[in-house]
Amino acid sequence: MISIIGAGKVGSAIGFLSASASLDDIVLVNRNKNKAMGEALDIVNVVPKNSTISVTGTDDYENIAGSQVVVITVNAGKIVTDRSDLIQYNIPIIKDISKKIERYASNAKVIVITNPVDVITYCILQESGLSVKNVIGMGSSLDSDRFRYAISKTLHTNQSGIESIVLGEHGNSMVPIFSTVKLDGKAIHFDKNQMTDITNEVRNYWRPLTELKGASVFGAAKHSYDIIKAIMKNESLEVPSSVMLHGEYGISDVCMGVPLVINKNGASIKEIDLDDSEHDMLVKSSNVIKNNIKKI
Ligand SMILES: NC(=O)c1ccc[n+]([C@@H]2O[C@H](COP(=O)([O-])OP(=O)(O)OC[C@H]3O[C@@H](n4cnc5c(N)ncnc54)[C@H](O)[C@@H]3O)[C@@H](O)[C@H]2O)c1
Repeated sequence: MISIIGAGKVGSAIGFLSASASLDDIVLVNRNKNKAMGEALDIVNVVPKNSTISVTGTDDYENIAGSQVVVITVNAGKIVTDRSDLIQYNIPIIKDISKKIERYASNAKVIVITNPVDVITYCILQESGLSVKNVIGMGSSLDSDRFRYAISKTLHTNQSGIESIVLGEHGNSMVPIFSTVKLDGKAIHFDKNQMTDITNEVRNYWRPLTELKGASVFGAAKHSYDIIKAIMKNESLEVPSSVMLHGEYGISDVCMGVPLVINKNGASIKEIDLDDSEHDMLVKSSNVIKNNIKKI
């Protein structure tokens, strides 16, 4: 069973993708019960003909009992300057939901989408007492695809064949890792101006999205779905996502995006080689998140 807490734009899109792939029974939880029930009524029509899964909407957390995956997509407040604007609105909600997860679904894998995702992932771990490998914040994999798109435009090529990862905060201090970028398996050299321009574009991708659309929905939902599917189907998905660090990359006591392998047992961290300047930027990014964690 997959429970999605927050049946808003991203939560319902994740429900749509999961139901159309018949991943498992889906429970949508929203503080507004009618909204959850309405989304469920719509989503249930995409369930394939040979599938036995159910799709339900509720405001009652007892219904998440027995979930293999709990997805957090609740939100209150608006991003004005950066994602950390949401701390004051989302932390009280998240503290409450963490207790409910601890009570009803303490063995679930928790996928966090709510922003600021690194801070929220840390908060859920603190408040719920869940195991570190079971709480994963989605953000860096979406940033990595934004990086891929920006590289494709710079190189005047399509996105296919480009390998690219972004690590660190899902926020303004994120670190595009240029040293590992490959096109068709071959390393690519970028000059300083290209790196500056691409980094700015990736870090600020949310701004035109906010102006033109409101926020990411499909990108966020697809990357979340990939993680849910890897857990439900026990695939070994290699993506960067936010987890608690205990000395990996020389960094501790913070959640941030690092390369992971994700399967039915949750997340395990993969350490990759970075050049010195990338490592310095990653440490700086971890300090930005740590300063925001102090606010919770
Ligand atoms: N990590 C990422 O890469 C990424 C990408 C896109 C969006 N996001 C974040 O995902 C979150 C959701 O975005 P959205 O566009 O779907 O927002 P939304 O406003 O459309 O949906 C949020 C839903 O949460 C519900 N809600 C609020 N408090 C609740 C509670 N206590 N219990 C149950 N439901 C509650 C609201 O009623 C609403 O339906 C935001 O924080 C957004 O910034 C993250």
